[in-house]
Amino acid sequence: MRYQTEPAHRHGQIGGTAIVLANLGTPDAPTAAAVRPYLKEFLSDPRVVEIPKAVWWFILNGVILPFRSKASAKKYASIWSPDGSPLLVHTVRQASLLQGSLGERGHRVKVVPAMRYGKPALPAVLKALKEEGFGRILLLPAYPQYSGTTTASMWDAVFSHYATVRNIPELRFVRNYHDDPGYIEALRQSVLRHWEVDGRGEKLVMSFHGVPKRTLMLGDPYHCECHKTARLLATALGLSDDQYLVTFQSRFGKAEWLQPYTAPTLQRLAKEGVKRVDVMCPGFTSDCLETLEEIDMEVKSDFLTHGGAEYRYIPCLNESPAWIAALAGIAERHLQGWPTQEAGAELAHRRGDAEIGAARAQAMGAPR
Ligand SMILES: C=CC1=C(C)c2cc3[nH]c(cc4nc(cc5[nH]c(cc1n2)c(C)c5CCC(=O)O)C(CCC(=O)O)=C4C)c(C)c3C=C
Ligand SMILES: [Fe+2]
Ligand SMILES: [Fe+2]
Repeated sequence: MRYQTEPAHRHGQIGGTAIVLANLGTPDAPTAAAVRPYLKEFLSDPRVVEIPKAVWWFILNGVILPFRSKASAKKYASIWSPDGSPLLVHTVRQASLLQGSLGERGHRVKVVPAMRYGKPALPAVLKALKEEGFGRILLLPAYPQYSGTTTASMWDAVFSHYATVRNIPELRFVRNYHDDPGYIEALRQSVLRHWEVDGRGEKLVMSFHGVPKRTLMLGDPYHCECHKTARLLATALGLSDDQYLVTFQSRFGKAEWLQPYTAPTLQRLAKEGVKRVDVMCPGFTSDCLETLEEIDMEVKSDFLTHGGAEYRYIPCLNESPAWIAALAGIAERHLQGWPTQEAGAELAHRRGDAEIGAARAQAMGAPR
């Protein structure tokens, strides 16, 4: 059948509102066997790798997967926590804290974590929400900066899931929040806390995940949004232009990516005599492989072996109260008009649905 079987219609229930806190995804285990299918799903996404399908199939299956699965698994093993992949652990906790914070603000919503690649898979999460009867869904990406490679890819997955559904819930999408005052304030507080505890470096390096430079030339706003986040944070911290740098990390493949690259920039700083740096990753809202291994291990050791003396990594926002409050503020803005708060409005909605349910039952010849 072209469309999935609809769950039994429940009279008198339109269902509530759910927020899907969606992140990139991560393997199930730090082993080559688990990393391989995750990388395959990730790197087969045409939003992520824009090379003609047939050509890419040979490169991916013949070269990348056999080698990278093993190499990446080793890296994952170095950051794996007792509870699992840090990215998943943080996203699960954030979802639960966000639901609590919205509850304190009077919103009756369910918040669930989901992943674009790996598990909990976005389509499975959307399907479960439908079975539980949720009639309104807000998609909240864990990415503050919009990029076709991440945000739009998540939307693709949502659209293609609902292309198989007859009765689609009401949907809303958060596009970005790179300049949200709550997000910038959470970042500011995390830097200030770090300076208070560990002292202050000569430079603050803000390292964002890179994307191919070509995507910028073709109209992806990601680069500008990263720079805007950095500028707003620097202003909030009172930093002058020579006190901070914006760099791009995690280059993948041979093509040019957004510059300047993080690792060579830190090597240069060390060679130029900068002794002490603070490094943060404002585009990642949860610590993960790219921050814990690449930034806090690899790039750190680069800086130190090139003459640097102190390299301090500032953790991601993770479960910081200011970040959870910011997320609640962002969600609240996008929930406007949905009856999450007023008991009366919710009841009216349900009453309306009960009437529809009764009429439908009658039309289908069922006893009322
Ligand atoms: C924060 C935004 C991200 C953008 C933009 C992004 C683009 C992008 N990534 C790759 C390739 C890889 N990324 C990998 C891991 C990874 N990437 C992000 C975020 C963004 N990626 C996160 C949060 C993570 C960590 C996941 C985790 O499990 O902790 C990986 C896998 C790891 C590895 O093998 O190195 C790849 C590959 C491309 C090609 C791309 C843009 C085109
Ligand atoms: Fe990535
Ligand atoms: Fe730009």
